[in-house]
Amino acid sequence: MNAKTKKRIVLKIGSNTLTKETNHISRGKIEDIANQVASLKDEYEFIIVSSGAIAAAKQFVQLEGNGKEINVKQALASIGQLHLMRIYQENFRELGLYVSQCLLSYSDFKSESTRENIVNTINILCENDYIPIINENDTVATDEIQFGDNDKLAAMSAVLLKADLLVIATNTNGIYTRNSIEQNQPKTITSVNSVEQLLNEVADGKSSHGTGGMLSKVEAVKIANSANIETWILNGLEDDFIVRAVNGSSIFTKIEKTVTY
Ligand SMILES: Nc1ncnc2c1ncn2[C@@H]1O[C@H](COP(=O)(O)OP(=O)(O)O)[C@@H](O)[C@H]1O
Ligand SMILES: N[C@@H](CCC(=O)OP(=O)(O)O)C(=O)O
Repeated sequence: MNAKTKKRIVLKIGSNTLTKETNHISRGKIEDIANQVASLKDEYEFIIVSSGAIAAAKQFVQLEGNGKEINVKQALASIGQLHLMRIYQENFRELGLYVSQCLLSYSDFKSESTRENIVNTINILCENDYIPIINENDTVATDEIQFGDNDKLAAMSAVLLKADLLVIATNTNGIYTRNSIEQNQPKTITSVNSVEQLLNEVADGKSSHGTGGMLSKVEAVKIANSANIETWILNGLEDDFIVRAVNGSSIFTKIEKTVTY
């Protein structure tokens, strides 16, 4: 299958998935992602949107401040991004896969010329079998680290890059009904009638390293859905989470492109 007939997946991986809910980046999880990309690469083309820079830095340094101020987070992201990419590069290279880094800001999606540059660069990378790994350019960002997270960036990238599918890997088996969370017996919403229905199910919580919680994932769904892109929200903590979802052997939330707002 050549690049043009492959399905393009934008895969967003949250900090909790990458750390396996610990205080350090899990090499095992990145190895698991590499294995899956390798086994699916004949049919699917991957563009990864990876969080984890701040989490990666925290395992090496403690900067002054309580770690919550925006500038401290930006400095941590700057330190951690290198470590994160090194771990990706080492693990992917083992399987003959090559990665590249793209740091994007929300403002880059606004101007026609920067949009065009993003598309052209990433298409050339993909055509040459490089797997682009996108993260927000946290040094210049403010809103993202403070109020949102990479879910929206992944959705905007999926739209700009004309992806066939947006996959958001998090630490739950997709979106649970709010009722089931309250009763401590989480039940995944597998059949989605409308994006609005999902908004009503969002609970307050978010995980230890998480930034946006489920609300930002539903907002990402809205962006992808408005461009006719299907979204899957699934549990990245499980081994083989993409392969199992593709094979239909795991439970997750699928938002078909025909679902309306
Ligand atoms: N309806 C819901 N179903 C599942 N998780 C939910 C729901 N509402 C809120 N959450 C919270 O969203 C969290 C996932 O988002 P987040 O912490 O930002 O993770 P990530 O780092 O993967 O982006 C879950 O761990 C959970 O606490
Ligand atoms: N861009 C930053 C923060 C993004 C973030 O934490 O997002 P997420 O884990 O997806 O909720 C990083 O790489 O650490």
